[in-house]
Amino acid sequence: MVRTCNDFQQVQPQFKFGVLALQGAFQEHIHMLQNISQVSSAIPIRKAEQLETIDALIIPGGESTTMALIAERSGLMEPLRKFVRDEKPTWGTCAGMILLANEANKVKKGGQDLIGGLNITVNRNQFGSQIDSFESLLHINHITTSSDDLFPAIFIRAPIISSINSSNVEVLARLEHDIGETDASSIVAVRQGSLLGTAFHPELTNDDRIHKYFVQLTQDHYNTGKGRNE
Ligand SMILES: NC(=O)CC[C@H](N)C(=O)O
Repeated sequence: MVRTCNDFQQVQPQFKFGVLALQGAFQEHIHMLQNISQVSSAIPIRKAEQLETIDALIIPGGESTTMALIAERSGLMEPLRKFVRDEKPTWGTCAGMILLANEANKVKKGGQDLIGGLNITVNRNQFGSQIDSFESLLHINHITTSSDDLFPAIFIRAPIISSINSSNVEVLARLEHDIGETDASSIVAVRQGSLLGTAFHPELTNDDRIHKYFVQLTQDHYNTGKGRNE
């Protein structure tokens, strides 16, 4: 039988998403994902075996030191590193982005366990205690198209990306204004292949454009022939 374009549109793949649910703002991500059409399921991830059942993962905001500690104790740290090494789409928001970074500054004494994968250096708690949290409108590559549809980014004890350490890392967003001592144009969102990092919390807004972008990245990733969970 000859298949038409329409036939192919009808067999859109459905993807299984996981959100690391050890600590932090995981439920909000799950809700947002559940409302996106290509997402067949969005489940909380607490055990290594569950990672084998999903196509893509979000590591939420929270406290990166606590999350790393619980991940280590639950035997999840190494499986998480493998998930990222296997190039499965992974998005870290805030603390999640810190965990996905290859290097982090201002870490607590004795260092901090990271999952790694994103070839960036992050500064934890960049904005200090004086500016604990704030909201800022951002231009985001591939997501916003004009000054009328900027993304409302919520920063909570957020990191920034202090350096990009590979030409494979694309800068998606920078601060538009100085915030305290932190200069405008500091990098706050990046992409490296199917890894995504945002210093802010899109799951705490009503704007699901970055979630949809991540779902699209996942779809593009598996459309290039990478094996997925049926
Ligand atoms: N909102 C957040 O995820 C805060 C991140 C936190 N300051 C950390 O270092 O892990």
